[in-house]
Amino acid sequence: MFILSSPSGAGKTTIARRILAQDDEIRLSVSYTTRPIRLGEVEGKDYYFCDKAEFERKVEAGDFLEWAEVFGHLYGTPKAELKAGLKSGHDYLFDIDWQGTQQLYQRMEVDVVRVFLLPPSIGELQRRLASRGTDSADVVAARMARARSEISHWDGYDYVVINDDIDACFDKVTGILHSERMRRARQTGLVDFVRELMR
Ligand SMILES: Nc1nc2c(ncn2[C@@H]2O[C@H](COP(=O)(O)OP(=O)(O)O)[C@@H](O)[C@H]2O)c(=O)[nH]1
Ligand SMILES: Nc1ncnc2c1ncn2[C@@H]1O[C@H](COP(=O)(O)OP(=O)(O)O)[C@@H](O)[C@H]1O
Repeated sequence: MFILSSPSGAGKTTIARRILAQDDEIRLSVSYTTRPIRLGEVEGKDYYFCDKAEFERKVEAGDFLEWAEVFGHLYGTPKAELKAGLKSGHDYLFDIDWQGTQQLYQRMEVDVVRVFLLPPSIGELQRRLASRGTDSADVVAARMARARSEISHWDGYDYVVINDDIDACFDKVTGILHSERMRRARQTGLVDFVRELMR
């Protein structure tokens, strides 16, 4: 479970999309959200968009592994597909906030890798949010107002990467992913392989 978090606009969706396009072994954990769909987003690919009543029914039914309120909207990680996918050996990429990260870490510590992206400066963060062109001026202002409190959670992560140059950031994040896959405990079948070598 490879978690990417950042203050809004620092670039986690951009990095996540690149990883998913280039790495066949990792899938996106597609969240449910009550936030309105943005131009360019695809239902079922970026998010499952639903209303508050449906989201609350899912909470009641225990369908989420974790959920949280962010910017006045509800976001949650659905359980069913994820559990089956993890069991069959797939890696999952999570674009979730610090609240969700804490919940997943508390439940599944050894299977979780936490990466936090930072913008090179507050000015650049503002430029990126405005240039993305998906949010109104009010929404951009609200996201900027939350940026400092989101950044304050940087120390709850295993890795911190500054997203200045996008290619350099992508290389660093994929380097983390590849290294974490090589951890002895994560290499399934290694014990039998080594046993065979030593026979
Ligand atoms: N806890 C939690 N946070 C989520 C989930 N899905 C998305 N988020 C976070 O909600 C925040 C807002 O996401 P979004 O509206 O897509 O805007 P973004 O900040 O521009 O990516 C981001 O910090 C996401 O990482 C989820 O399932 N659970
Ligand atoms: N390293 C970078 N340099 C310049 N622009 C970037 C960089 N990374 C992301 N962006 C741009 O900044 C905006 C916000 O990025 P996005 O991935 O949507 O952020 P987040 O998912 O963290 O809210 C997008 O328009 C994206 O193209």
